[in-house]
Amino acid sequence: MKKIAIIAHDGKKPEMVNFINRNLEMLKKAELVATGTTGKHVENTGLKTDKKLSGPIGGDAQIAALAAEKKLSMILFFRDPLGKHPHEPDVQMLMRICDVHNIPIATNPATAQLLLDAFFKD
Ligand SMILES: O=C(CO)COP(=O)(O)O
Repeated sequence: MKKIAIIAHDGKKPEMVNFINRNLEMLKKAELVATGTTGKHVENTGLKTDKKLSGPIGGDAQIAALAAEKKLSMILFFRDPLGKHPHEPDVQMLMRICDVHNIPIATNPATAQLLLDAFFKD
């Protein structure tokens, strides 16, 4: 089964919830893991998710560890490029780890849609 990590900065959580609701059927076929607060929003859509710590206290780092262990099929990261984030070093680290291990990571909804469609086309 495909394991998908979902992360959304606060400013992008409404967009993330809309995305999930539009893609519920595909996402039901995946195992989901999310940073803490994102995970609560994901669960409000009816999907189950493994909730890690909240991003600013280590959640992004936990998702990065899964990526480094090649336990993720992809990461859907709804980043807010206009917000300030105290844990920006963790965000950079997560993206770097994805590049080191060649893990697909979408950082906006358009790319997230392309990734999901590609993964579930069969
Ligand atoms: O901070 C985040 C991403 O960098 C997301 O964390 P939360 O899902 O806990 O809000």
